[in-house]
Amino acid sequence: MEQNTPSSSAPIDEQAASDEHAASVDRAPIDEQAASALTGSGLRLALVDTSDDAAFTEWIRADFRGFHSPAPKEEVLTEARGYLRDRRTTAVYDDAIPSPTPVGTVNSWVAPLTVPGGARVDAWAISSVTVAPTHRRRGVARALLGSELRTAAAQGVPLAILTVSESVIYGRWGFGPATFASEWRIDTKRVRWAGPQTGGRLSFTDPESYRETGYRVLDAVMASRPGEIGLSPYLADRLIGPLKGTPDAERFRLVRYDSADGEPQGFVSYTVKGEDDFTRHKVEVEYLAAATDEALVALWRFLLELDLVAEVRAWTRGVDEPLPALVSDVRGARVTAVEDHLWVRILDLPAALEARGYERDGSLVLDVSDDLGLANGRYRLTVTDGVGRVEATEDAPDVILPVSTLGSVYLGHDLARGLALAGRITGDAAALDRLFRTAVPPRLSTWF
Ligand SMILES: CC(=O)SCCNC(=O)CCNC(=O)[C@H](O)C(C)(C)COP(=O)(O)OP(=O)(O)OC[C@H]1O[C@@H](n2cnc3c(N)ncnc32)[C@H](O)[C@@H]1OP(=O)(O)O
Repeated sequence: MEQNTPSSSAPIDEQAASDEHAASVDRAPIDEQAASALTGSGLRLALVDTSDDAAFTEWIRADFRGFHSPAPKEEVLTEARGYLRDRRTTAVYDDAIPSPTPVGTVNSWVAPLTVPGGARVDAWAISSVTVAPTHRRRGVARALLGSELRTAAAQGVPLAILTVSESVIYGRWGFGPATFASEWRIDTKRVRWAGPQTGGRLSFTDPESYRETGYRVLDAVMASRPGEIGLSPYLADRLIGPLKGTPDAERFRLVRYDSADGEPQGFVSYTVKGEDDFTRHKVEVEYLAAATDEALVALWRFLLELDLVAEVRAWTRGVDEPLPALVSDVRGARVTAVEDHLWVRILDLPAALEARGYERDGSLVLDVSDDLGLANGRYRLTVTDGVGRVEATEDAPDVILPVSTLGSVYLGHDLARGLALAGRITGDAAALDRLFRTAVPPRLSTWF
């Protein structure tokens, strides 16, 4: 469980990726291979100048439309332009149609991804992949994803990451599901608190006055667990309070937890929704941030003991969320779903494997295939005192696997056995598992 205390005073925009890679987001030119593939289909690939409000607004409209979201009002557009300006923003235009709205969108930025051992590795984060329903299944997404991955690799970023709308899309581009998220439904009329007492203070607050503190808490949370990413102000603010246009924004509540000596350690943002029966409200947890075990325990207890509430629902928790141990009746706190969450794509195999730590020593030859030709090859990984060294080799492979499978096991999840059963690892999968698996499973507790 998390034990990092948010003592750092760095503002959130400084705990971002390395300067070198962050600058590459602006510097990298358009990918010519994708541009010419789209030209062949009568379409135009372009980087969007996000300081051009009119062009950026059309891109945002396309993004909202692509996910079937309501058409954004002016205040939503203004807020989104402010938050998303720094991302590398790419559009596909069909100049033969009368509308100026792009028919394809994607954006990307370099985010620090926490890996086993605690290092934070630059990762090319990809979001807002949409193709207009009028232009689907003509290879637009294929061009956009190829463009993103080649650009990231050319800039020396070792990994690409994304969270997905549908789990069937991204395997073909070398991504594998690397973290899983649990969804919870707790019958609070049934369970009694069985966890420890905590000595700190809970209090209501509001997003404006808590924001800076919340950023520090979030940074401690994100640094403490493999699979979490450093959050931009946009991603952090969404967890602390509602953005413009969020349904039920007036229902948001924000409660902070500070240790007995006044150290901020966590918060929970949530909404309470009414039922016909006034004693049976439902709580939806927007985000529970706990930088310490003490905060985790205190905030769960707060939620589970709310009066006039019959049910608490929570999403994107880890697969090792300790709730069952904290309640009197295990069946009153149910996991209602476990889903793939963070998808990882290795771009630079030696850099990615040397960046993470290992819990056991050993040596393994991996033969990796990659349809995009970015990370394929045969490498020996040698781990000594938890530190990995990678070198190209012609030795016989211990395991043969596609790059998507390597992405799946990269953050330490115990997926190797199943992937071997499915034929996606050939050879000594148990040895791969021993070297890559971590005692604590990776987790990503938010969407991006
Ligand atoms: C990181 C993120 O942003 S996740 C969000 C993804 N976006 C969405 O879910 C929004 C709604 N959907 C869309 O906008 C589009 O359908 C997209 C972006 C998913 C796909 O765009 P398209 O341009 O139609 O995809 P494209 O024609 O390039 O297809 C490439 C391949 O992916 C497959 N594919 C594309 N979308 C899907 C899907 N939803 N389900 C299964 N397969 C799919 C295609 O069949 C094709 O397969 P092939 O390699 O075997 O030929």
